[in-house]
Amino acid sequence: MGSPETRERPDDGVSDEPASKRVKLDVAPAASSGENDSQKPPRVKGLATIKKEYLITAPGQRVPEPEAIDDDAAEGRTAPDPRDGQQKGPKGGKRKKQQGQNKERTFGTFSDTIRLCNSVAWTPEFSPRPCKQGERCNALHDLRKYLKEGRRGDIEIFGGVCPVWEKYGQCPSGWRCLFLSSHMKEIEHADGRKELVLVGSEKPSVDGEEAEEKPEEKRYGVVNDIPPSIKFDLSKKRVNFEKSDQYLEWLAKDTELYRVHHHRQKDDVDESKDYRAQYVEPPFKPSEKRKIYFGRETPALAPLTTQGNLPFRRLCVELGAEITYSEMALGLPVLQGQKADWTLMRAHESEVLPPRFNPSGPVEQCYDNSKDLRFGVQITANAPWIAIKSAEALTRFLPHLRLIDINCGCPIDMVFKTGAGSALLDTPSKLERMIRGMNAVSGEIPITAKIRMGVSDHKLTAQKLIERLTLGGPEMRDQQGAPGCAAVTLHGRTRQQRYTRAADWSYIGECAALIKQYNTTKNDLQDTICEVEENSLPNGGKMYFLGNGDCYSHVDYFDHVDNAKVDTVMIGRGAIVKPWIFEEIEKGQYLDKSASERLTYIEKFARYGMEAWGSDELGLNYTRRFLLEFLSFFNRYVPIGLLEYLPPNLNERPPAYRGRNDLETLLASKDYKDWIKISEMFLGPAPTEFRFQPKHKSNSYEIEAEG
Ligand SMILES: Cc1cc2nc3c(=O)[nH]c(=O)nc-3n(C[C@H](O)[C@H](O)[C@H](O)COP(=O)(O)O)c2cc1C
Repeated sequence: MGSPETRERPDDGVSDEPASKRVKLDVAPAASSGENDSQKPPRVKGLATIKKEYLITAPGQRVPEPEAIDDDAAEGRTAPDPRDGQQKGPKGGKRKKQQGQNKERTFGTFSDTIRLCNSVAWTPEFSPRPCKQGERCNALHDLRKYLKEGRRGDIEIFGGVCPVWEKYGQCPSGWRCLFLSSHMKEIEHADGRKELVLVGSEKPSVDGEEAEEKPEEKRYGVVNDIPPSIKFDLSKKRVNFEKSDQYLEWLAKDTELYRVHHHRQKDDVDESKDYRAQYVEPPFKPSEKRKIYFGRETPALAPLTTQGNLPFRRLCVELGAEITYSEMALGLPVLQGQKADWTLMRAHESEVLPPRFNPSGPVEQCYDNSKDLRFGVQITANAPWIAIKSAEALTRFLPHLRLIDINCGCPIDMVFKTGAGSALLDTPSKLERMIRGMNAVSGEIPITAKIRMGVSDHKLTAQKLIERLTLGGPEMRDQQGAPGCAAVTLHGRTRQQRYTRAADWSYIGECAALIKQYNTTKNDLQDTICEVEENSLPNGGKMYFLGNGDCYSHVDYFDHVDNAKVDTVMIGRGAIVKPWIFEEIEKGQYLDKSASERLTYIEKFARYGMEAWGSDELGLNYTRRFLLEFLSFFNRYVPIGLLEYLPPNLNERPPAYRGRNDLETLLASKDYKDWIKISEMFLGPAPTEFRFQPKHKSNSYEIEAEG
C-alpha cells in the first residue's frame, strides 16, 4: 500500500477541492434547488430527515425507527484506561447498573510476544545501557532474537516509513517501532563485525542540542510532561505545600467560625458567635491573575473524558478550536502523583499558542493576547483541601496552563457519590471556599467552574450559584469580596436529565443576563463594601460566561452568542461527531465534507496518536483504541447533502441510509467491526487479541444482539 497521501481513495462523488473553494450550502439544500417545502416529508422531532434517494427501505416498507443513543455512558470513565496502569474502581459497594452501558470493558492485551529489556531498546546493538535488574532481569537482551521472534513484523502502512521518524528524524519507540525497517541499518566495523543501529539516534536531538532526555521519554510537540521524579515525590508525600497548608489552617478556623454563626439562635447576641465581628483575614491574598479572554472568535472544545485526548484536541485546534481543556482529572490522584491523572495534563504545542483575538471587538482592559494560551486543565474534588492542594501542585509543576477549571457538572455516580462533580452544585458554600482557596494558591493562574442547571429537574440552582460565584455568599462577600471565579460554563441540563431532552438555551440566556448584572454590581461592591485590591480579581473583576449544550453548527453557535448573549460557546459531542464544526464557525458557513476529507481526519488522528503514544505495539494499539472511541461518535455524522432540513440537529437520529459512495456508507456504519477495519487503513492489522467495546451498547449492533 502506498503512502496515504498518494494512495488512491475511493471516489466519493463529492469534489475533493479544498473546502474553502467549494460552493457552500448556506441554505437548506432543498430550498436552494428551488424545491417546494411542501414536497418534503415533514420534519419530525428527534428524527433526521434523509432525502428519500438515500434511504434504505424495501419497496412498500416504512422507514425504520432509528436507534436511540444515550451519551451518559460515554461521559464516564467506565473502563480502565490503558494509559492508567491500574485504575481503581469506586470504594466498595455495588454500583447501580447503568442501562445500556458496557461496563468492565477490556481491550485485550497488545504487547510484543517477548519483552525487550529497556537497557537495549534504544541503543546500538553493541552499546547497551547497564541493566538495572542485572542478573535478575527476565526480559530479553538479545536484539537479533527479539527482532526475529519477539515481535510481529513491520506493518506496511505509510509505505512502511515510520511517520514519527519521517517527521522528526528520530523515533522514540526505538527497536520496538513497527516501522523499524525504515530507520535501522546494519553497519560493518573495521574488524568485520556487523552491528545493528537505529538511524537518527546517533544524531543530536531535533532541537539541535545534545539529547539529555532519554529517547523513550521524548514525545515530540508534547508539553506539560512532568518528570517521573515529581510524581514519585508526590506519591511519597515529599512535596511541600506550604502555601496550601497555611491557607488550610486559616480556612479550618474560618469555616468553624462560620458554622457557629450560621447555627446560632436569631436572638443570640453573643459576639463570639458573630462571623463578621470575629472574622480574621486569610494569611495571603491571591496574586494578580493572568488576563484571559473568551469571545465570539474563540469557540471552545469541551473537556471530554476519553474522547478529549491530546491527538483529538490537536486535530480540533488545527480545525479552529481556540480554547481546549484536558480530560477531567481527580484531585486526589493528582496529589498522590498518579501517572494516569498527570498524563491527562499533557498538551500539544499548538495548544500553548495564544487563542484568536479580535482587538476591534469589545475591548478587554489590559488583555495581553501574547501572554494567553489555549489549554486549560480540569479537575474535580470533594473537599476544599484536595482542590486547593491540587491547584497548588498543578500551578507549580505545569509550565503551560491557561486556567484550572473545577468540574461541578460531572453526573456519574462514581464521582457524585463522593461529593465531587455535580454534587458540588448542592454544596455552594463548600464550592465557594474551594474556589477562593484555589485562587489564593494558584499564582497567576485563574480558576473557573463548569456547572449544570442543577442536580434535580425540580430544583434549578444555577442562577443562585452563579450569583455566589460572581459576588460571593452574603457573609463571605462582605468580608472577602468576590471569590474571583474567572469564568463559568453552564451546561444547559440537570444531572437528573443527563442527555435526555435538548439543552435549555433560554435558561442559559437568563443566566447570561444575570451575570452581566452581577458583574456591574460587583464593581460597585468592590468600590464600597470591601477594600479588595482590584488586581486580586481576575480580568479586573469580569466573570466570563460560556454556554454549553447541543451546539452542532455555526448557525447554533452564532445564535447562542447573539441571542443567549454568552461570551462563547463550549462544544462537546458536536466536535467529536464533526470536528470541522470549528472551521464552519470560522468561515461562517456549512461545509459539506466529502467522505475522503473525513478520512483525512482519521488519518491525522492516527498519525498524532503515534506521535503522542508511540509507534510500537503498545502505542499503536493505544492509538487504535482511542481512534475507535472517536469513531464511535464520528459515525453519527449525517452528511448535510443528504439532509432535507438544515440546520442539522445533534439529537436527531437518522433512519438507515446509504452514503453518496461506499466510503461515506462505511463511515456511517454502527458496527464496531467496520470501525476496526477503518483503523486498519492507518494502523495496520489489529492484533488478534485486540478487543473493542464501545462505552454504550447501542453503538454496536453485534454487542446489542449479544446483550
Ligand atoms: C464522552 C464525553 C465525555 C465527557 N467528559 C467530560 C469531562 O471530563 N468533564 C466535563 O466537564 N464534562 C464532560 N462531558 C460533558 C461535556 O463537556 C459537555 O458539557 C456535554 O457533552 C454537553 O455539551 P454538548 O451537547 O456540546 O456535547 C463529557 C461528555 C461526553 C459526551
